[in-house]
Order: sequence, then structure tokens, then C-alpha cells
Amino acid sequence: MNVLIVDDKAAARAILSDILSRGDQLQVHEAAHLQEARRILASAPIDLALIDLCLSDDRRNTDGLTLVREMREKTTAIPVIVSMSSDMESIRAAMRTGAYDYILKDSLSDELVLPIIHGIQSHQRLAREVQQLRARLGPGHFPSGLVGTSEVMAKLRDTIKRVAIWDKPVLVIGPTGSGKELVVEAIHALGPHPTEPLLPVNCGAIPPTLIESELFGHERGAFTGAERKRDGCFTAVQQGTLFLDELAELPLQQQAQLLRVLASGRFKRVGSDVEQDFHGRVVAATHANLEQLAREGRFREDLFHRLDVLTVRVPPLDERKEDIPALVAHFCRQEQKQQPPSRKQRSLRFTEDALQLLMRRNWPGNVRQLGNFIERLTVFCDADPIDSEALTLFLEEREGGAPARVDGLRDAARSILRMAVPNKLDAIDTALITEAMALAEGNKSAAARLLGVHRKAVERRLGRGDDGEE
Ligand SMILES: Nc1ncnc2c1ncn2[C@@H]1O[C@H](COP(=O)(O)OP(=O)(O)OP(=O)(O)O)[C@@H](O)[C@H]1O
Repeated sequence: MNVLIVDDKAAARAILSDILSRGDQLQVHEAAHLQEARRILASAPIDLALIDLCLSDDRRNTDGLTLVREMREKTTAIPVIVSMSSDMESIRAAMRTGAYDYILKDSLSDELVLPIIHGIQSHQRLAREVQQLRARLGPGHFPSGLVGTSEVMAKLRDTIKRVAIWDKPVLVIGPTGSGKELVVEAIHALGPHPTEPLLPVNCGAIPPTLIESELFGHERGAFTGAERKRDGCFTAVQQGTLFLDELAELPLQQQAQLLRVLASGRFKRVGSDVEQDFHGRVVAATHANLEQLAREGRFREDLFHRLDVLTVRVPPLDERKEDIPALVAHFCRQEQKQQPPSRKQRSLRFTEDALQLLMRRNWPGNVRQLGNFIERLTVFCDADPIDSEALTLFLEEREGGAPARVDGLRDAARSILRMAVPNKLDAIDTALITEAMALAEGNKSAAARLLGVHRKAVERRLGRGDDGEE
């Protein structure tokens, strides 16, 4: 369990840290101010934060409350206030903002702090077990987070099931926003140790100077500031899954160290000569082309080949557009749950032609982009149900320009390019004129309106200058 102490007074941090050192399997992080706490929360898997209300010498400072609010909004970590103030108003404000508990600094002791931590630990263990059992009991015994029933998704689920049961490293590749994190969660839930931790490490979010100690831990005095011996992620994960996200961002030196762990199953803390066993499993994910990076010398080729064995490719959304209606319904349900009480409750509904329009669009940001788009629609579009007209208007007004039409054209162009026709430019020109003339029943002016060009252009293309049948 990772615990963050946030207090501007070093002495107060030392007291709490001393109490926590007597706890079981606790990793302690410390921050002296709000910015430092935010940075640690973004880079380390913090489970619990013990936060002082006032983070400066100014008694009116309420950075502690700001942090509690941010944690509740953006993280799953549990905030507990540790304060000198027994003023009822402060306590009420803290609890209203989302603090899990409120401890008075005067009464700090092992007997008071450790039971709170044990309670949270066992609650988390149970929550993890329930989540994993639920995942196992989902339809077809597949974790339910991944929405989509297309053939491509069925293949992806099959690949996940095959690789998950082996206690071996897995490489998950796919473009940004395609669902790699959900795939890793499924691999863990279906793997041999689903009740052990799934520990995510974002290799791009940790400063290069800290990453070695974050991963492998360090001995006391290993470097300036290493006041205590500390376990790293390779220890904390126990028999679970160490999820190395954004693997391409791992510095070359740590790539070499990772390769060594994968080959030998052993690692050393920074500043130690003693090797330790790694009991977990590494699952890495990236949207980068590692093969290309290896050719350019920016990623170790030997590590790429070591990992590129059990590889799971998560396809872009554009390869599984049939899943879009189900994903839209999924995001609509999510949005509905989050509607503020002050807003008139409504469920977001789409007509069939609006869904078709969403399926014709390209989604370079993949499922994440679709989810964000539904979120914006929920807030800014009042149409009910949302039909293609409302959607087109929304796209033109809010999303800049007319991407729906442009995307439709792009799709049409792509399918033409796939056809076995010799001169595609002339062929499409002739086909467009012929089709427009047929639809306009031979009326050149009407055909020109359909084509969005001047009548003379139609006449030129038809190779005749006469006025025809008008
Ligand atoms: N098949 C899916 N079903 C439901 N939600 C999905 C699916 N795929 C992705 N999502 C959602 O889309 C968002 C992005 O997914 P995720 O974070 O897993 O992408 P990623 O591939 O890891 O992206 P990145 O490379 O940028 O980290 C998340 O909110 C996730 O829950």
C-alpha cells in the first residue's frame, strides 16, 4: 500500500512516517506542499493520503482541502485529514469535501493511525477480490469492461484469453485511446493471480532521475535524500501484474535493467549488491512503433524481441466501426450517472441515422475520442432524440467546420481507392456526372445543383455546349 504524507512541517511528517514504518507493507511518500503532492499523485500509485489542512504558515491556507477535493475528483486514493484544528467547522468542511476520516495531531499514535490503515487495506483487498470475481462471472467468463461485439473484438478477446493464462510477459500495442489499459486489466483478471495487485507505472510520467528507484527501490543512503530503505514496484507488485504503460518512454538504461529482470527473474535495489527475486509478471503497453524505434536506436532491440512474443494488438476504432452504437450506449449510460442534480434529468438517445453518421466518421483518437465526444454532446446538445441533423449542426458549430461531410468523403475515397479500376480519377468523374444526371432525370441544372457546381461545368464534362432538354 502506498501512503502519501502531505504536511508543510518536516517534524510532523517525521512523526507520521515513524508510525507508518511500523505498519505492514507500507510504502511512504512525502510532500511538503500542494504542487509536490499533485506530482506524486500523478506518478505513483497512491492508495491513501494523510493530509494536513493548512499547508503553509498562513493559518488561513486551505490547500489541504483543495487536495482532498482533487483526489476525490481525479483519483481513487483515499484522503484522510490530519490536523491541529479541533474546530467543528473545519472538521465538517473536510468531511463534506470528501475526507474519509479526520485525525487530530494531538492524539497521533500507532493505536490510532494503524487501525485506520488496516481497515482501508482490508477494504481494498475485498474490493479487489469482488471486482475480480465479478469479472470472472461476466458473460463467457470475460471481464466486462471491454464493450464491443464485432468480429475484431471477438478475436481480441480470444487473444487475451490465450495469453492471460500464461505467467509470462505480454506486450500490448495499439493506437492511443484504443483501450490498451482495459486489455491489461482483462489480462490480469484472467491471469493466474487475479487477487494479487495490478500495479500501473506510467513510464512517461516519472522523471528519469527517479525511475530506477521507483521501479527497483533503494537502500538507505543510496543517494542524496534516500533517508530510508524503500521498496520499489518490482517488490510491491508481489505475485501480481506490473503494468508498464508508455513503455517506449522508459530510458535506455532502465530498458537494459528490465531486460535483465525478464531474463533472470531477479533485480537489485539502487545502492544494493544483493539480488532479490521478482515474483510478478510484466505486462507492457505502448502506442509507439517499437520496431521502428529499435531501428532508430531509441529502443533496445533485444528488449523488443524479448517482449514481442505474447503480443496483443488492440485495433483502432476505425477497424471496428460496428462497435460504435454499443460504445455510444455505454458512454451515454456513464454520462447519465454523472448528470448534476440541478440539471433536468434526461437520457441521451440517438436516431438510427445519427448513429450511422457517427459510424461514418473517422476516430483518430479512437474510443477515448468517442467517449469525450459523447461527454460534450451531453453537456451542449439539447436535441432529444439526437438525429443526424442535430448531430451535423453540432459538429459544424462546436467541432469546427463540417468534419462529418469531410469524413464521409474520406471514407468514399478510401473505398474507391481499394477498387480495381485503372484510371480512378476519370472513372469517378464520369460516374459522378452519370449518376447526377440519372438522379436529375437528364436535367443539367438540377444535376449541377446536386454536384454543387455551375451548370456550365456539367456541360463541359458532358462534352456538349447545348442547352439540352430545359
Ligand atoms: N472497448 C471498450 N469498451 C469500453 N470503453 C473503452 C473501450 N476501449 C476503450 N475504452 C475507454 O476509452 C478510454 C481510453 O482507453 P484506454 O485508456 O484503455 O486507452 P489506451 O489505449 O490505454 O490509451 P493511451 O495509449 O493513450 O494510454 C477509457 O476511458 C476506456 O475506458
